Amino acid sequence: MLQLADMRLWSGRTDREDGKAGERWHQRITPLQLDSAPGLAILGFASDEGVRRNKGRIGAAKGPRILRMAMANLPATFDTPLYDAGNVRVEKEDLESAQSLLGARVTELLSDGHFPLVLGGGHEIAFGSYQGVARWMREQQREKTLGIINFDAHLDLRLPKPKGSSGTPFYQIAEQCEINGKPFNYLCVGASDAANTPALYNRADELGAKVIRDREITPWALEKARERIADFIGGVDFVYLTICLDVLPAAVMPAVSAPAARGVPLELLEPLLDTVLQSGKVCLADLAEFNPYFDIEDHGARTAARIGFQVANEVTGR
Ligand SMILES: N=CN[C@@H](CCC(=O)O)C(=O)O
Ligand SMILES: [Mn+2]
Ligand SMILES: [Mn+2]
Repeated sequence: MLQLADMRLWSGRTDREDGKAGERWHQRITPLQLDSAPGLAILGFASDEGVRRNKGRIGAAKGPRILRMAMANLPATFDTPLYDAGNVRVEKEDLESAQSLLGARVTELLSDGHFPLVLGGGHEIAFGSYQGVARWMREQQREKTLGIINFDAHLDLRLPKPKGSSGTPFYQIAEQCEINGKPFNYLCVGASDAANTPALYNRADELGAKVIRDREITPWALEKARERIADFIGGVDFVYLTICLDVLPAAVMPAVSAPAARGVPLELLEPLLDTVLQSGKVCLADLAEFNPYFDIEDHGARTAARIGFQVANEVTGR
């Protein structure tokens, strides 16, 4: 179901003595209206169902709420309008209907000229986000190609048997691409050999997915990784950026179902995200798997908010 924006979440520190330059997101954000001018639209996907089906640690349904609270105090560094577009919430165990509804909302936002920043929820968010961007492209960008860049310790290419979950979204997307005669352009950045079985790597090969492993992302190989990402982006017209927060080391991102022992450190993740965001091709971004139950003194929430801040600044061309 759809939930209206709860603007009470957007509260925080106010520094009136500093005027406009001292404002924060909670002072700028407004509820999205039908006639709102194009802007950055935050949409939540409150879902535990994908992680539950994937035998993980549930709690991500509270992610959109806690992430908004963590983002409320971010400095308002851009003039682009900032909106809260409310939530899509999974009811009972009907994940498929919620993913379809998320897709419909994403298509509407893109068609109205907004940049959707979608906050999960488990990584089953990706199959909803994708449905939205794919429909928008069918309707308005017919000849254009889409690339999916997933920053993730996991390939998320599990078979949806018996049903889709947080571990299956990119396999489900590959199936949709096949049905619609579209190429499956998928790059996973940060995959861990300790967290993906050979079966999953074999599936990635079969599907023509590109993978940059966590161990390939070091200070001395950063430029190489940036080049590989730039090459991938060079081959597509639009990018759907999805960030599974468990790509970060467990010490900075404990607030996920499956924390990463090694992960991609934040100081290396940020320049890689810049490579993607500064391409100018990103039309949609989401943050997946944030689970506040496992956070430690808001460390994970603050890190996720910082990544949201980076995305917002780059896509608004600050
Ligand atoms: N979306 C993440 N999925 C991981 C979870 C791994 C785990 O729970 O250990 C996966 O399916 O591989
Ligand atoms: Mn993951
Ligand atoms: Mn994932």
